[in-house]
Formats: sequence, C-alpha cells, structure tokens
Amino acid sequence: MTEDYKIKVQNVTKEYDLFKTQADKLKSFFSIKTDVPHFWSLMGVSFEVKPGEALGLIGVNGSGKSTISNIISGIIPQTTGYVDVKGDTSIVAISAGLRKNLTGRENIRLKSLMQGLTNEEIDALMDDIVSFADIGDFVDQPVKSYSSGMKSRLGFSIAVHINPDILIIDEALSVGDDTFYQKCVDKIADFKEQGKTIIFVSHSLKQIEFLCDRVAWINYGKLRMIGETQEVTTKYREFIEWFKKLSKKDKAKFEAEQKQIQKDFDIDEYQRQVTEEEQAQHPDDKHVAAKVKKRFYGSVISEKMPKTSVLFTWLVTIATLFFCLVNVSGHPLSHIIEHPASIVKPTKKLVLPKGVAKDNKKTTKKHHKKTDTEKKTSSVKATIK
Ligand SMILES: Nc1ncnc2c1ncn2[C@@H]1O[C@H](COP(=O)(O)OP(=O)(O)OP(=O)(O)O)[C@@H](O)[C@H]1O
Repeated sequence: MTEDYKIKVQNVTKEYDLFKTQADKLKSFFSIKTDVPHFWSLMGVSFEVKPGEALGLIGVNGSGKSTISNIISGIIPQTTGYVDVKGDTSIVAISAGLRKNLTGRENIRLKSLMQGLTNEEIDALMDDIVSFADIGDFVDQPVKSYSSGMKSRLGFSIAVHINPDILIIDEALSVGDDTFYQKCVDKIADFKEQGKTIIFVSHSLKQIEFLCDRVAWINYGKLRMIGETQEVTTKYREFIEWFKKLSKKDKAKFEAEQKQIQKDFDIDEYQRQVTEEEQAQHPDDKHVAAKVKKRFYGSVISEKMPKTSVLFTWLVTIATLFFCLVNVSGHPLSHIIEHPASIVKPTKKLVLPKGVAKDNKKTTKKHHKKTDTEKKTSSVKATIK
C-alpha cells in the first residue's frame, strides 16, 4: 500500500452489543459482565482511497457498507483499527445528520456551521442550496415532515455546496426522482473533475459502473474484493446470480451461517492472526506485535468505561454511601472507625420537615388523649369492682 492516500482504513472492526434491556446497557457501560449477544458488523476491513478517486462500495443488505461510511465520516467510532482521513468529509445519506425538529433552512445553517463555514459564507450559499434542493416551501418546514426523497435532496444539496474534500454518498440517489438523479450525477461528475475524493455506496451497479473508478465489495462484514470497477461488479453479479438460484431454504441457511460467523468473531484471535501474518512478512522486526496492538487500539475511543474509570466510579459511589450513613447515624467519624457496627445504630433524632412534625404532634396528642380516656375507664372499672 502506498502512502499516497486520502482515506486509509486498516483492520477496522465494529462490534454491536445486542442489548435486550436498558439494565443490560447500563451494566455493559460499567463493564459489568452480561450475557448480551455480540454482533460484529465489520470483522477487519482494510483499504485505501486515493486522492481524486471515486470508490464504490457494494454488497448485499446488512453487509456493513453504511457502517464503514459512517466510521470514515466520524459519525460512529470503530471498535478497533486505524482510520486516517485527510480532509473534510461530508456524508450524504438519507437524512444523515439532519435534525428532524429543525426546518430545512435551519438544517442548512447548522450543517454548514458544523463544517466550519461562517454565517456570512452560509448567507452567500443559502439561495444556491435551497434552489438545488428544489423542495419549495418545505424548506421552512421541520424536516420531520419531509418524504425520504426530500430529505435526500436537502442532504445532497447541503453536502455538495459546502465543498468538502471528500464526499460520501450513501444510497442517497436511490430515493430521488430521475430529474434530481441527473442533477446529482452531473454534480458528482463536477466533483470528480475538481479532483475530489468520493465514496459512493449503492445497490445500483449501473450507477456504480458509471461513477466509480474502483469498487470495494463488502460481504457480511469482510472485504471480499477490491479492484477495477468492471472486474468487481462482474464477480458481484455472479455472486448475486448464484444466490438467486438457491432455494428459499438454502438462502436462509446461507444467511444464518454468515450472521453466526459475525456473532462468533473473536477479536483477540483476529489480532493474533494479523500479528502472525505481519511477523512472517517482517521476520526481523521485534516490534510487530506492539505495532499491531497500537494499530488495533491506539486510536480508538472505547464506548465502554475503561477499567480504571470503573474502579474509580465504584470507589466514589462506596465513599459517598459511607459518608451518607455516617451522617445519618449521628456518630462522629472517629467513633465509627473504632466501632464500625455503630454505623447502623443511629443516635440522632430524625429532624422532620415542619408540616410533617405538626401532623406528627397531632397524632401523638390524639394518642395521649386516647390513653387518658383509657386510664379513666380503667379507674371507673376499678371503682365499680
Ligand atoms: N446500532 C446497531 N445495533 C446493532 N446492529 C447494527 C446496528 N447498526 C447496524 N447494525 C448491523 O450491522 C450490519 C451492517 O449494517 P449496515 O447498515 O452497515 O449494512 P449495509 O451494508 O449498509 O446495509 P444496506 O444495504 O441494507 O443499507 C447489519 O447486520 C446491521 O443489522
């Protein structure tokens, strides 16, 4: 692999925990072991995109195309692996990055500000973005009222007008009508002429063949093939034809097997495998294992709490609980240190809020009256006797 790249992904994986309850989610955050099943959406994907290249991403539903696009765009983090993107990216997926409660115009401003444009620059671009999106009065309505085609139009228009170095288009053209599609294709062609880098995700092999210089075929979380467009699309078509000829039962069996492989994926085993392969290529390098480890974990931000933070959180929680108990018990700290059992034997009277105290007095008085009556009754009873 040459160093002359715009995007580089190396040994990228993405794991999802398939939580069933909120409690499982919380436990996992605190690194408490749960029996939640795991699913590896990506199982070690590596490729590079050269400057000015249009790379197509193809693969059947659920193969991991959007996952890798979102990782490259910085929308979601990878679980392991190295990702290097040289330049600003702008992703166009159906409704990606659009806030549904904001109007189209507000979304234009927000997304542009997030890309680093100033308010003056946005004002200058606003009319062009609105006119390209061509969604009429809806531009002043909240995005939640848009059809998927309208969201795609708005998203595409914003993305191409903010002039990113890298444009990632994820299935955005599949929902537009023919006129809009042609406008988008022309705009993408303009981008290519300007030497910009494009990642184009689509199920339409025709669109891919028309727009892309190279294609990566992602297959159930793995990179199955990358190369010249025609070569890869031909192999992919053969695969689709083979799959279509399977019986319904065999199709289901094949898909279940692939998903099972994604559930059973072992990240440590994969790391060992990569280390062994690289050690074989560089037998004299004593630092291969450390380099692979750094590549796997060096640039990732864990979605789970690191062990030290978990320990710290537990310590703070226990300390807080302890001091609360000391306070409630009413004993001085030194006394509790000498007699730990006294922490559960409070000395202080409970100080109740005013209203509660009054109510309590009334109840106690009533209680006393009752007791006096009882006393009188018993003395009368005694006199009669
Ligand atoms: N948040 C999530 N939690 C659990 N699994 C997820 C999550 N997001 C994606 N996945 C799973 O990861 C796999 C890859 O999904 P992804 O959306 O990347 O596929 P895709 O190739 O873009 O599919 P499509 O062509 O249908 O858009 C799928 O099996 C999907 O169910």
